[in-house]
Amino acid sequence: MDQRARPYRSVLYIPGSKDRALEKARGLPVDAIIFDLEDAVAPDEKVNARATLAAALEQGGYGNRMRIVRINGLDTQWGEADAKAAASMDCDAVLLPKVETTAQLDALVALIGDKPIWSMMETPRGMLNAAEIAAHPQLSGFVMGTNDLAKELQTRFRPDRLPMMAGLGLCLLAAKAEGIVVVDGVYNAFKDAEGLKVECDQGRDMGFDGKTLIHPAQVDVANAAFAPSEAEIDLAQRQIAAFEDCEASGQGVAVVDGKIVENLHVVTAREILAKADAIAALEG
Ligand SMILES: CC(C)(COP(=O)(O)OP(=O)(O)OC[C@H]1O[C@@H](n2cnc3c(N)ncnc32)[C@H](O)[C@@H]1OP(=O)(O)O)[C@@H](O)C(=O)NCCC(=O)NCCSC(=O)C[C@H](O)C(=O)O
Ligand SMILES: [Mg+2]
Repeated sequence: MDQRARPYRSVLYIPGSKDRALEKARGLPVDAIIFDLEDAVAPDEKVNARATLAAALEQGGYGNRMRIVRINGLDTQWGEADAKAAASMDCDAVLLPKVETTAQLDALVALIGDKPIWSMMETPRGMLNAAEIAAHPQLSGFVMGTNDLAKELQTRFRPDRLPMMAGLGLCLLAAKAEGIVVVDGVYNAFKDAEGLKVECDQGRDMGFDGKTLIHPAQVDVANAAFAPSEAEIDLAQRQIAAFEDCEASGQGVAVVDGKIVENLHVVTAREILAKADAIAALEG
């Protein structure tokens, strides 16, 4: 699949130590999986989790899903061995937690070679350096770590996420400027589908490509929220058709449903249709 068109509506964390969850994910309709060696794995299980995960990836069965391995930080006792192990795992990218500088990404590259890298954005310093981090030549995506961010900011969790908006916004700007993927943080209350939908809709409106998830029950909500709706697809088709008619008659502006449609709106309309096609291709 063309990496630029790949959907990232649902990005599920799976503890690398849990055989049952590693098996379950083979049948879940997620766009991407983060196989976790960091916070979802207890210290006593970290070394075994590396081998468990390598075996699960070697066995395969994850289909078209993007497979990302999150290692422990390189300043921890597990990080370097995780990175070396991940370099030879059958995965698509390696995700480094708590990235604050491009030097940390260079250190990862020195250990794993040319595999694509992703960056967890979850500290104030990381967010202040987001523009430089996003521009790293081997970086393909940002994952927001809103639990760590809340801890660092000493904020309370609020449904509107107001205390996080500056950090989320800086990372969105940096990711969009560099054309890399940017995926929103997790919603901890995994049995609260209504609250998850509100947060997914907010993330979608802000421009995130998708949401990180912690439980299979969250997948359908995220897939629906980050996919173009039937109404959006219908509007995009009508905007393109109306603009082409206008162009043919020598005019530069069309009107659809009482709103102007110019060249730039047609670009957005084509992106919506391309995303719908990419989702259909992934699901097919
Ligand atoms: C939260 C959980 C501990 C709940 O697990 P459990 O009690 O097993 O839930 P259920 O009994 O409801 O599970 C039903 C079935 O689904 C499987 N399952 C559960 N979770 C997952 C999963 N994440 N991926 C795949 N499959 C999963 C169970 O095995 C059951 O299967 P079956 O027996 O066949 O019915 C658990 O969901 C969990 O551990 N979730 C992941 C937590 C995690 O990854 N945390 C770290 C990431 S969050 C983070 O760190 C973000 C960032 O860094 C930040 O700072 O914000
Ligand atoms: Mg974190």
